[in-house]
Amino acid sequence: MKNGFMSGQTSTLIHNIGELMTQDGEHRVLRDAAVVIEGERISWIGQAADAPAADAAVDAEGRAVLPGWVDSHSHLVFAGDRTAEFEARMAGESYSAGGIAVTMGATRAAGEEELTRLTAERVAEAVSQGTTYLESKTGYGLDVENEARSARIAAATVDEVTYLGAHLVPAGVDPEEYTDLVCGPMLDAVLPHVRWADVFCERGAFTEEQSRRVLTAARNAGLGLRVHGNQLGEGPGVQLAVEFGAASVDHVNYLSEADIQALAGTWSGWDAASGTGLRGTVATCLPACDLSTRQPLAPGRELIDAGVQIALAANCNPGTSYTSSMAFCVTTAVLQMHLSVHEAVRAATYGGALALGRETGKDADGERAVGSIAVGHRADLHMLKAPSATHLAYRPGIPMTHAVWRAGVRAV
Ligand SMILES: N=CN[C@@H](CCC(=O)O)C(=O)O
Ligand SMILES: [Zn+2]
Repeated sequence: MKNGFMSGQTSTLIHNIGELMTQDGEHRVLRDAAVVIEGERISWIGQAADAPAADAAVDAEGRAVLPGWVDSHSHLVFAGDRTAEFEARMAGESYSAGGIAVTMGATRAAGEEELTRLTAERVAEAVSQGTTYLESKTGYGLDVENEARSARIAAATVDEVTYLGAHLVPAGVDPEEYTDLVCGPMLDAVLPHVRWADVFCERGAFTEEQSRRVLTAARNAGLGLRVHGNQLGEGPGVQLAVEFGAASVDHVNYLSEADIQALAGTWSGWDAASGTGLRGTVATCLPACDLSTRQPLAPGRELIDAGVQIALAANCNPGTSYTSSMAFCVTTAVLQMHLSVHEAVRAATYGGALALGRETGKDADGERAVGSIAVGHRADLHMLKAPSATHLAYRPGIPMTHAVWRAGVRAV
C-alpha cells in the first residue's frame, strides 16, 4: 500500500487550496486546505499540513475550491432559437408562454441525432463552467412521441430528468383533452426515463385545476413533484407546490406574504444548521431568467430570512434564459438579491441538491450526496481562477473556472 487508502482505487490529493468552501453540515470554510479524491468519492478533507499521501497530487496554488454547481432547473432538449423574440422583448414586448410553441416546432422537426448532439453540447457548456450535476426537463415535444423522445435523450445526457408535458397546450388542441393526455398516455410513455414531473402553472399555460390533475397523476405514478409557479404574476403555483409536498417551486417572482409563510412552514421540521429533519419545498430562484424577461428578481433575501431553503439555477432554455452560467446567477444573487457570497454559493450547490433530493446519500454507488464537500460525497469540485469565492461577485463577468472534477474525473 503506497498511500493511506485501502480500496485500491486511484487517489488524488488536491493541496494548497486557499479557500475550501465546503457547504457541508458544519458550513466550514477552510484556509490552506486539501481534499483527497478516491475513485468517484471524496475520501478526506482537512488542513493541507495534515494531508495523507496519494497516488497523484494537484497543487491548487492558493486557488479557491467549491462544490461543483448543482443546476436544478433547465430545459436543454430543444432545437432552434428565439433571438427575434428576445429582441422584441428588449424593445419593450413582455414575455408570454406562447413562445414555447416556436421551440416545439423546431424540436419536433429535428432528427434524434441532432437533438441528442445539441443537448450534449449544452451539457458540455455547463460543465466547462463548473456545473457538475444537472437536471433537465422535457417540454418542447408536447405530444406522446416527442415527449418520450425528449425524455430518452435527457436520460442519456443529464443526471436528473423531469417530465414537463404540462408546459403549454399546443395550438388547436382542447386544453382538457391535452391535460388528459399529459396525465395518461404521455405520462406512461415517459415514465421509464424520468424521476420528476413539473407543471407550468401560470396564466397562458395551465390553470390551477389542470395543474392539480397533472400533479395528482404524477404523484400516483411515483414521481417526485416540482412546479413552475408565480413567474408572471401572483397565482396558485406556490400554494399548490406546498399542498402537494413538491420538492421545489421555481421562479417565485411574485409572492404574497402568505406564499412566503406557506413555504417557510414546510421547513418547520428541518434543522438548517445540521441539514437534517423533514425536507420542505425549496424555492428555486432563476435570476438570469428574471433579467432576460425583465421580471422583478425573486425575493431570495426575504425567503432566506423567513426560513425558506432556496436554490439558484440557470434555467437554460431558448425562451427566457439562454445561459448555463451558474456563476452569473451567483454574481446576480450577491449584487442584486442581497445574498452573501456564502449564501449564494450555497444556494447554487447544496440548495440545488436539496431541490433534487440529493443532498444526502448512502456513500454507495449511485447514492452519493452532491452539492457539498464532505467525506463520502461525490467528488464534484470546482476550482476557481481566484483565491476566494468572493471573486465571483467582485469580478463580475470574468470567467472564473480553472478546473472541474465530476464524480472524481477531471472534466476541465
Ligand atoms: N416558464 C416556463 N418555462 C420556461 C420557459 C419556456 C420558454 O419560453 O421556452 C422557463 O422556465 O422560463
Ligand atoms: Zn423552466
